[in-house]
Formats: sequence, structure tokens, C-alpha cells
Amino acid sequence: MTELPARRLLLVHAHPDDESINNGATMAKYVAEGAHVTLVTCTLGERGEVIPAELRHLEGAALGAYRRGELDAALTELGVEDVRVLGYQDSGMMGLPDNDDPAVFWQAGLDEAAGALADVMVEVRPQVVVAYDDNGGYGHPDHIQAHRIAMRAVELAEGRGHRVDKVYWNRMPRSVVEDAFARLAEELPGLPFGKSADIADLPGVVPDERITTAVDGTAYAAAKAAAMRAHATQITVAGEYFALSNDLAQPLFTTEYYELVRGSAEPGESDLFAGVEVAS
Ligand SMILES: CC(=O)N[C@H]1[C@@H](O[C@@H]2[C@H](O)[C@H](O)[C@@H](O)[C@H](O)[C@H]2O)O[C@H](CO)[C@@H](O)[C@@H]1O
Ligand SMILES: [Zn+2]
Repeated sequence: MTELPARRLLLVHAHPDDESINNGATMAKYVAEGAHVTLVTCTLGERGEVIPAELRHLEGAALGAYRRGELDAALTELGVEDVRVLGYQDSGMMGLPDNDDPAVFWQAGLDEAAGALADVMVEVRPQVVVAYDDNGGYGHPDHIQAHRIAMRAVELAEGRGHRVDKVYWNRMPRSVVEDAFARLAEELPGLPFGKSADIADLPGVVPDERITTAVDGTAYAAAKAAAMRAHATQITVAGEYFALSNDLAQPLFTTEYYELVRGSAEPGESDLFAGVEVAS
């Protein structure tokens, strides 16, 4: 097996598109700096809606395979080469009957799914893991389940000989979000979206003091936007804004924010690997 780079980051996401929305700039930055980035995507988003009219025929059985292609195209834009799809079925939005389908991720056994994720962690041995918060950011069952298996897999991996040094949750500082939405309100008339999302619609918004780490991905803004555009069934990008199939405009952030929930953070850190002893 070829020797992996000294710094190794693993991110856990629910559907194709989440990785680019939440961490596109972070992944592009660390790949460019020589770190090994592993993306684990739990489902292929089979129950998603499709934005472009010319692709709407894909909704249903064909969508999962198509979104896998979108994921590969997005990761090419970011330079990420290590992607693992766990193969669970998209559970649909919270409260839908789809949630009760035995094949969906929401119904997966925690230790079974976390065990599969721990296998990847024991293989790759990441020093840093990024996951959603305990609400999955915005309460989608697949996002909540992705959070649960990520936190459980860190425990299982430690029992199998690999201790993850730092675990972060994806976050957004409230003041940054409020400022960005104030700018969006001014620019909305010139954008191709119906109206603005509400701050409450954004995942992981917390008081600024909860933020431990801000990764400046400004240099990778174009790569992040290109990766998001690759998910054309799910995302429409217009300048510094985007919308999902709900056509609600929201800011496209290129500084990406995190809250450290395991390990020790340096005050105002800007590097997910800060304080980690990395073999040279
Ligand atoms: C970003 C994300 O997690 N998208 C999920 C989500 O998609 C949303 C859903 O279709 C909702 O009904 C729309 O209003 C919203 O615009 C969509 O972003 O849920 C899908 C079904 O589980 C999932 O495939 C998609 O990746
Ligand atoms: Zn998602």
C-alpha cells in the first residue's frame, strides 16, 4: 500500500453536494497543500429533487447514479481523489413516509454503519475528522445519522488502534451570516432566484463564540463554485450566492467555519491540523 501523506483529513457527508457546500474550499486547500483528503458520502441522494427541467426525468430510480457522476465531477474540481460511498439509501426529508423504508440510511443500525466508517478510519488513519453537529446542521435524517455514525466511528476506531486527534463540526458564526444576508438583500434583485432564504434555514449557525476555527479558502473560491456547479441537479450558483431546488438564495461562503468538539484548539486557529503532531 502506498504511503499516505503525513496530514490526513476525513469528512463525513450525507449526500452528494453537501461536501462542496460545507467544505469545498477547505478540501481544495488541504489537497493543494499536500494533505490527504478522504470524503465519505453515506448515500447517493436518490430521493432528491432535480432543478434543471431538461434533467427532471432523472428524478427517481436514475438519480442516484447520476448524482454519483456529479460527485466525481465536483471532486475533480477540488482535487479530491479518495471518495468512499457507504451505499445507504437517501431517507428523504424528515417526517416523510420514506424515512420508514427499511433500506434507508435513517433506519440503518448505528454500529453497522459506524463500523463501515470505522473501517475507513482505521485504513486511512486521519488525524482530523469533520462531521455535522447533532442536528445534522438542519435536521435532515441523513445528516443526523451521518453525525451519529461519525461520532460512533471515532470511538470504534480508537478501540481498533487509531485515535483521531481532532473532531470538528461544521458551523457558521451568526454575525458573519447576518452580514452576508444583509448584502444578499441588497443584491437579490440582480440575482436569478425567487427570494432569499432565511438565516434559520442555514445549517449550523451558532453564536460567534462557539467558532474555534476559520479556514480561509478565498484562494479556492473558484474551485468551490465549480464543484457546487457540478451538482447541477441540486444547486444553482450565481456569483457569490447559490440556491438549492427551493430557489431560496443564500451566500456562498469561501471562509469555512468549524467548532472543535474533540481535541484542543489554539485560540483563533485557522488550520484544522493546528497542534497535531504530524510525522514529517
Ligand atoms: C443540501 C441537502 O442536504 N439536500 C438534500 C435534501 O434536498 C432538499 C429537499 O429536496 C427539499 O425538499 C428541497 O426543498 C430542498 O431545496 C433540497 O435541498 O433532501 C433530499 C432528499 O433527502 C436529498 O437528496 C438532498 O441531497
Ligand atoms: Zn445533504
